[in-house]
Amino acid sequence: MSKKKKVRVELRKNREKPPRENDLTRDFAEGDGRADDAQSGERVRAKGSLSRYRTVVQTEATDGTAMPAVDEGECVRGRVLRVHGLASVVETDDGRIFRCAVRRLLKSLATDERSVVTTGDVVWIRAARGSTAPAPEPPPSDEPGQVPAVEGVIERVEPRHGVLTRASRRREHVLVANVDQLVIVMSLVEPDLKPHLIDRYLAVAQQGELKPVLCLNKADLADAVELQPLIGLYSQLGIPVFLCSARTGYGVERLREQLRGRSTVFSGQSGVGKSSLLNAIQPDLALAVKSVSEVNQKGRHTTTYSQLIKLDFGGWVVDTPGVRQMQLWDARPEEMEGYFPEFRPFVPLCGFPDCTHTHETDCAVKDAVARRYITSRRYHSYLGLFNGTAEE
Ligand SMILES: Nc1nc2c(ncn2[C@@H]2O[C@H](COP(=O)(O)OP(=O)(O)OP(=O)(O)O)[C@@H](O)[C@H]2O)c(=O)[nH]1
Ligand SMILES: [Zn+2]
Repeated sequence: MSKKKKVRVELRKNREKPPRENDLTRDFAEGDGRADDAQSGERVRAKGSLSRYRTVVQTEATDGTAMPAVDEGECVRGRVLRVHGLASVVETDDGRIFRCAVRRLLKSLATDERSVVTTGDVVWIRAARGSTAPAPEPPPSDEPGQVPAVEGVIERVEPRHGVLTRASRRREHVLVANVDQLVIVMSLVEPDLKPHLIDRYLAVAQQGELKPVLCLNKADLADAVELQPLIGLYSQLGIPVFLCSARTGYGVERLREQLRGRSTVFSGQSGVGKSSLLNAIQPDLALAVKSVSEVNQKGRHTTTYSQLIKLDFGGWVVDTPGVRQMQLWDARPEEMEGYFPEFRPFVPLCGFPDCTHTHETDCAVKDAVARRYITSRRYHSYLGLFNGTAEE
């Protein structure tokens, strides 16, 4: 028989953060479909023909540590649809659904076990003995407790890009990986709009290299006229703003177009209507939605886990549980001014080159706030992030 030759293929390492540009519009520019590249494996550069050779893939872990090589002959590639405790539900490229444990070695390599594998990860799995050639499974149930019976082991996690990460109990929690854009969902009322939370999300999006999109839901319940300055502000910053009502369908078509062909994560407080919007966008999703009486019971979340969903019209979306707070992970105070692009023209004019724009007297940023070139609300969001205090 023909001798099988081993070919090493290199996966591109974790992307370096690009230098910040001077123009916010460019900062928040269109996604470039990187998630699709990762999924189709275009990042793999191989010497020789992959079809003829057995391939050993070696790369780095999501946090830069060395990752074990996997034998492609024995492993299949897939994407994590959701994680339930120790089990991850993975859809392989050929459409099979596996319930997977994580290889112990991966856990020991990771800096935080909570984020070893997360929703949206591209992984290589090995089918457990006795389930090497399972028949295609029906789509997984939406019930959190129900996971497919076909077993596998996650052998490797590909480097991530486009992540939604937050700090949770002083540890990094990667909520979702490999998405292009973040839809920040806010409701005009019930619960009330929280502009400071929007600013926090915008910082999180830039940190995770996600294109931010702002969706203001429940437009049927409130008059949006007073919101025009806020909508104008974010539009000027280059962020697409959608005024929507999941109930009446207002604005839903535009939002659907924004999702088409992209990988998107929806995030926002509990009860703002994330699942309702997704149901309006694609009715057969039938995601669980809180009843009105439950909405008033604080602390109850209808969506309890993040799940990756394929959209009929092209693209992927992740519905996530509501968050109460969005604390940035691993961000130094001096980084924060970079998340406020409207500060940029003024920063070089500050009296001290290392001005923090907080207590300094000769500060052009504070001056610009006084002259209303920068809104005081955005400036207060900056102070909240700089001081590491929770959003109001
Ligand atoms: N009037 C009105 N109610 C809405 C709208 N969108 C959602 N709701 C209601 O708001 C409540 C919460 O909606 P969900 O879709 O469960 O909110 P969620 O953001 O997914 O909540 P979690 O899963 O807990 O994070 C439900 O009672 C919905 O019927 C809307 O556009 N208008
Ligand atoms: Zn300053």
